[in-house]
Amino acid sequence: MLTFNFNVVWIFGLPSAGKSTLAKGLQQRFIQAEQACLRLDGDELREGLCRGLGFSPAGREENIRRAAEVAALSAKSGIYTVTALITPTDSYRKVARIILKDAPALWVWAKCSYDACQSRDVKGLYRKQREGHLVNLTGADGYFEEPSADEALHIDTENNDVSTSIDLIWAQLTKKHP
Ligand SMILES: Nc1ncnc2c1ncn2[C@@H]1O[C@H](COP(=O)(O)OS(=O)(=O)O)[C@@H](OP(=O)(O)O)[C@H]1O
Ligand SMILES: Nc1ncnc2c1ncn2[C@@H]1O[C@H](COP(=O)(O)OP(=O)(O)O)[C@@H](O)[C@H]1O
Repeated sequence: MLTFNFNVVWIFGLPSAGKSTLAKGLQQRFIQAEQACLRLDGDELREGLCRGLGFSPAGREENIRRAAEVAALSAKSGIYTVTALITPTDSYRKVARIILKDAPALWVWAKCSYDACQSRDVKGLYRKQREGHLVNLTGADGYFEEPSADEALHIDTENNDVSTSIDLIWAQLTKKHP
């Protein structure tokens, strides 16, 4: 039987970097391993639990705080959690880390350049920002602070395909320690 080194996988990165794709793929892996897995996606949280919070610093912090609190409760119940939230700066990541102090978390940066994210533009947000219909878009006119290799596993979603990226994360999750 597989054993897991972490209760929470916190995937963060720019819009269109691949967070949701990786989170869905990892959730499938957990299901295949007969483990329940909660997936918390910023887009979905913002339709319900985090509705109306917006993208100001206070709005983002509260959004991330709520997601971390849910992940911590989930871990307490023995359920794995995979998140997909931009979590743009170290200070927001610190908020989540403090809340998750009793829930071992694997921090994963979906690493994709601004140019590649902009050309993917899965939801058309970069185009909207360029046309002046959206402000404070992370990666464009909103700040993203890149994590060091000590802070997070760097998964290059620009140069790897989806299944390779998921394999790399899964390998960290299930790696056996001597
Ligand atoms: N201004 C601005 N900046 C960033 N993102 C924006 C913005 N406006 C809307 N969206 C949409 O919201 C999704 C990101 O929400 P998150 O909850 O992950 O953001 S955060 O962690 O609170 O910063 C994000 O989803 P992803 O593209 O999947 O990252 C967008 O669809
Ligand atoms: N290695 C990869 N990991 C994740 N997504 C990738 C990768 N390579 C290409 N993609 C594509 O990039 C897009 C990322 O979209 P999405 O997962 O919605 O991003 P985000 O949630 O970060 O906004 C998808 O169309 C996905 O198929």
